[in-house]
Amino acid sequence: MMDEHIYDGLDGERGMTDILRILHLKTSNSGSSSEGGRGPPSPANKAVQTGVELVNDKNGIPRLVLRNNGASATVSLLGGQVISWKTKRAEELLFLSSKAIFDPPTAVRGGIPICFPQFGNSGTLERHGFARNRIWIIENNPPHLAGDFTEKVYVDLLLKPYEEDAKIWPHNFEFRLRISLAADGILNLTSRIRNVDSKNFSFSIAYHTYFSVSDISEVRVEGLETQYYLDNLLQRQRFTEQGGALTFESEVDRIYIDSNNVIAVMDHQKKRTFVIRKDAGLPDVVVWNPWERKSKSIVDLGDEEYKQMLCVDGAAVENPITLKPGEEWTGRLELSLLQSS
Ligand SMILES: O=P(O)(O)OC[C@H]1O[C@@H](O)[C@H](O)[C@@H](O)[C@@H]1O
Repeated sequence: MMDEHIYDGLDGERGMTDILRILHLKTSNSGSSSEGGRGPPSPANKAVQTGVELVNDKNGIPRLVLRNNGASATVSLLGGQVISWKTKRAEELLFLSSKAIFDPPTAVRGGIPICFPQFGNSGTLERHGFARNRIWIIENNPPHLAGDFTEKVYVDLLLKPYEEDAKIWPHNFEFRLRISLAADGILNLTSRIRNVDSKNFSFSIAYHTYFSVSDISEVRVEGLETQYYLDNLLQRQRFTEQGGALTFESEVDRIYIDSNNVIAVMDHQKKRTFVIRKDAGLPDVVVWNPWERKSKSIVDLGDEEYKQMLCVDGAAVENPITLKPGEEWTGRLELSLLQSS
């Protein structure tokens, strides 16, 4: 069960300052520090439901650690963001910048930030929208979600608009995110976005997944051959991908439109392949690597770290999703790993 002691009162209607103040107040009343950081003392680790443990980061922001059969995933309530995913062999599969900042409203560089309700700079909001730098809450009893979760460890998160969001994006929504980890280590993210407003709204969304790779020069992406893409580096001009796998030797920033639903990221040096499966709710794929020059301008990314990361996002960005009052959209992403010996 969720920890009522820590989460009662976090109803998603408050401003960020209020929520952080409550979190800090409650966590500092709850026990002694376990990480010794500059934030308030962390409570002793707590089991919140089967296979899920609640811990605090050094700034007092709660994290959930999911464990299943030797695999694990860590989710920060800052951004509702998966920041670690490991297989039974305890290898880290997601890139997290050594300079990542866990201090809202900065978004965390790495893991799987959720870009919502805007992708990139294509609207009036800050880049990639506000969901990635808000504190989400744990939801105890979400509306029923179809699918087989009996063998899985999972957690349900919820984001509702903060007061300040309503000023810049005046639409009332409920964003539910289920993160599940199967016994074979497969990680699943299912988003449900509901219009609880009295008028239509439209949004874009991306699971901005930073894969950890040995060396970007050794990586190939398969599944995008012959697909259309918009090149963000060339004023979003439209191109067609050539026949071979996508490889990397300079900055890449593309949106593949209506792409295949199965994409493979092959890392020859590590002898492993990430398999990305997305459903019809996520028609597009974004591929991004900042390469050397841009990396140097990104304060929360090490100068050389572009070599160890590749973003491949399941997304719905080219044609925004429009919801009428009462309607709900669903988008599911599944990540798995194939390892050769
Ligand atoms: O630095 P941010 O806001 O996390 O964005 C990183 C990148 O995210 C990518 O998805 C975009 O296509 C890029 O244009 C952008 O630079």
